[in-house]
Amino acid sequence: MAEDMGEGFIELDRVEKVFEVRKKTGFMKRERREVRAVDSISFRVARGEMVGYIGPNGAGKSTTIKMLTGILAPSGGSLRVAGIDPSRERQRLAHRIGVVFGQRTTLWWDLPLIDSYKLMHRMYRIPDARYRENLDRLVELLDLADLLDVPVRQLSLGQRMRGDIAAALLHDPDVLYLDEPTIGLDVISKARVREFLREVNAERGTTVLLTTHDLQDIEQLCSRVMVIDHGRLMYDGPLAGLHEAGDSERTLVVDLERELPPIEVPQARVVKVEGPRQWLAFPAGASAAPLVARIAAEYPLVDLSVREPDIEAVIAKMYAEKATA
Ligand SMILES: Nc1ncnc2c1ncn2[C@@H]1O[C@H](COP(=O)(O)OP(=O)(O)OP(=O)(O)O)[C@@H](O)[C@H]1O
Repeated sequence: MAEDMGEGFIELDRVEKVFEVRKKTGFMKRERREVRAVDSISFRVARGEMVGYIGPNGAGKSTTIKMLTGILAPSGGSLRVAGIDPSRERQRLAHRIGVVFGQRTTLWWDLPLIDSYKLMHRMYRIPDARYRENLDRLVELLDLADLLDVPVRQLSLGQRMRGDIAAALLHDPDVLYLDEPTIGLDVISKARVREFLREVNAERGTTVLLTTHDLQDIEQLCSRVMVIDHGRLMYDGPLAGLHEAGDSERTLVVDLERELPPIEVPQARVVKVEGPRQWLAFPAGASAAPLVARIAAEYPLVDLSVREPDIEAVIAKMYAEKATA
């Protein structure tokens, strides 16, 4: 079938979305302004790929996802998901895609978790045998057995997220859009969600498009990442390439016994001092060990931690360098 061809399971060709906003500029005066939320974006995602879609706030990520689900129609260009034009055939597409929004739930708040699944069983007209099979598998993989009778509002954030992910997969979608699926979760819940997503992708070949601010989500799940800013695609390639493009830095947070002048060590520079705490930036590619050893030998060290560069910082640096290039 043409729609299932490996190349381009999700296809965007010069897609645009322009919003018209009216702004009050004075008494009785309104100005019309255009916001180009998505500005001529083209990319292809092959079936079974797991791709990160990242960028700063307001970059156009949600707008892209909304067009991919058919909620919004593009102002220009064309897009296809599994051979379907999303905004024209939203109902047909709904059977092929699953969506998880980390900040909102698609579950019925006051009902026990299992009731949401029963409603979805009917809404998506999932054949009984397939529903049972999928439910059993998802309940086991996501460890939901003890939660099925609990009203959704009583679930913890991590439990609710697992419940939402199961809901998005009950009807066996070919494509899964995840919008911040690990936001607000503790380390263990994050690891669990990521492990599950890896399994679904490997076992079922589900194509995954993932929006996140957590670099580790991308590092652990996606071989490819796309960076969008001001509605434009700025980077499309492996995560390692993004680090190079951004020439990012890690941060060593050092707690000293007392307030001291900025620490002086080679290959690192103090970027912030707050009382006895100092922040040192050093190249992301370098090992922290010699730096730590040196500081421990020369300064009254109480505690320290290493912070990975977050995506915002990597992107910010990438743009700063582009601007001065
Ligand atoms: N319905 C709308 N009407 C007018 N402007 C909009 C509308 N939806 C989004 N925008 C604007 O389009 C731009 C892109 O927004 P979008 O929500 O896609 O960004 P985002 O990358 O998802 O950001 P975030 O990370 O904050 O969720 C922003 O400037 C936003 O203000």
